[in-house]
Amino acid sequence: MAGGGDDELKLLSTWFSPFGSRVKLALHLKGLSYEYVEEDLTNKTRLLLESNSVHKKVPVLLHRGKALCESMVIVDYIDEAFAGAGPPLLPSDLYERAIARFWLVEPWFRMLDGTRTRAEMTEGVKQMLAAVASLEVALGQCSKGKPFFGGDSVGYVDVALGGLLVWVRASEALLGVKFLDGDRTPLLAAWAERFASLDVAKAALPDFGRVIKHAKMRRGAAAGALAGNN
Ligand SMILES: N[C@@H](CCC(=O)N[C@@H](CS)C(=O)NCC(=O)O)C(=O)O
Repeated sequence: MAGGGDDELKLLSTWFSPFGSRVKLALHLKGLSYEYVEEDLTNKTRLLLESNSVHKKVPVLLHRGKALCESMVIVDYIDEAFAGAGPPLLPSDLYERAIARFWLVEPWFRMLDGTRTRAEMTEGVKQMLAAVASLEVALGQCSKGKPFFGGDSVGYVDVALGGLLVWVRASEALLGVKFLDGDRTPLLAAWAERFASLDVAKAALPDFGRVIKHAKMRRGAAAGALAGNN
């Protein structure tokens, strides 16, 4: 594994963060070793507050002590800074690169566990179903019939969406709605199965059962806060 020494890498994240999962995926795909610091978002470390003083959010990647924030900015950086390690995530062709980035302008997958009213939930589900329909088109266009958005191997869009996969599955289970459906979005449904079975996904993504428990707890806390406001 690369990393360590001059390439010292430290990741500040929290176990359930889908954005942190993106960075973990990129680090694992490049075969980079890194120090992991688990953040408690209710009691953030001084290092996190200082490293991401604008948003104070995880993930933050420190490379030789310099802080990088925003998951996809970090993934981009890892791809370029460690170009020699592992397969490239972004295509070398400029046009193809632009297409991959285009698909990530929208924050496709909404986290629905924080929705408080039925109307909010119904609207969220509607938006998610529209989003996955667009992503089905994206997958056809990016993969050109190959297994991943990146073609034969996992690329930038795969990392961006793959990082959110366990949360999408958790939303499906909690809401009783199938977003990645074999009939409506056959390409995406097959992609999700393929992605989840990769060793990097197993290493970088959070445990489904633990995410479900965490989401239920957050939902309970949100409902409690709402009741307290009434
Ligand atoms: N757009 C950011 C989103 C990061 C984000 O929302 N992180 C959450 C955890 S999943 C966080 O740190 N929340 C703490 C807070 O909002 O105080 C990214 O892609 O990195």
